[in-house]
Amino acid sequence: MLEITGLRKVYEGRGRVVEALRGIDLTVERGELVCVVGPSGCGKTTLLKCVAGLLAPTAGQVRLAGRVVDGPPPGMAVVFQEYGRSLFPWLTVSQNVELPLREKRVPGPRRTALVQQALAAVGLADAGSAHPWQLSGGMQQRVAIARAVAYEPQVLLMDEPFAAVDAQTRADLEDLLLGLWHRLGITTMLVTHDIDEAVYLARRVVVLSAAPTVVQEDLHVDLPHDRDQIITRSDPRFAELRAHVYGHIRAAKTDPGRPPAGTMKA
Ligand SMILES: Nc1ncnc2c1ncn2[C@@H]1O[C@H](COP(=O)(O)OP(=O)(O)OP(=O)(O)O)[C@@H](O)[C@H]1O
Repeated sequence: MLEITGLRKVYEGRGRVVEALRGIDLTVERGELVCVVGPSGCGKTTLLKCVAGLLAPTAGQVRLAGRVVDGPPPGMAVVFQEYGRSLFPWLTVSQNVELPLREKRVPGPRRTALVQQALAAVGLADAGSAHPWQLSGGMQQRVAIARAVAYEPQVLLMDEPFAAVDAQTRADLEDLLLGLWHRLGITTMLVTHDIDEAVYLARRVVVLSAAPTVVQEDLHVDLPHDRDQIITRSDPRFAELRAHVYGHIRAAKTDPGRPPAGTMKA
């Protein structure tokens, strides 16, 4: 579904040149849920923006279902961390969810059905007539997720989507995402700085190196398919996987290119 080949991104401006990505090669299969982690500033957001067609790569390319991405493609939805800035305060919750469907020229009755289904799926069936500023942070992020889901994307990209909410809401939103993913099978790529969250959610965790950034590790998460906040997180294998990813990130920070010592067999 997604093929990223030789992706390089260099920011240039005002005498400062930053090579955010050196060369990323990564394939995401249809229906996969992949989490991307890496040291702070390694280029996770840059990678996601290139995949979303919001930034042009300096070299290399991204393909969505075989087509080169050279601008925001119709089959993609993005959820950012800053829910407060991603919703229009003057529109109701329903209108916010409906907006991309209007742009996609979905007929009226179908739009109404999609909005209702998506709001029900995120537990906000009764909040359609409210304005975003009348909702809690966690509820606003649910609206952003509903908007993405209603759009029926081929690929869902998420950049630290749960970073700005409290721990309990975060766990609820993680499980909400897993439930939607199980039901709808949307190909999902999620960037997070939270290693535990990555291992909990993903079927694959991709670890980026520190700059100059490449894929340092591509780890299959062999935990049981159905995840549970208590059972999964207390599984000894969860601890092993988390330690393995943590080891890679620590090694990347101290000595890029050197594999970590003393971690498990993956
Ligand atoms: N618009 C920009 N102009 C210049 N440099 C930029 C720009 N955006 C990002 N960078 C630089 O590119 C590098 C990667 O930034 P990016 O935000 O992609 O990393 P990240 O892994 O998402 O960071 P974090 O973990 O802190 O969220 C950093 O050195 C950053 O300073």
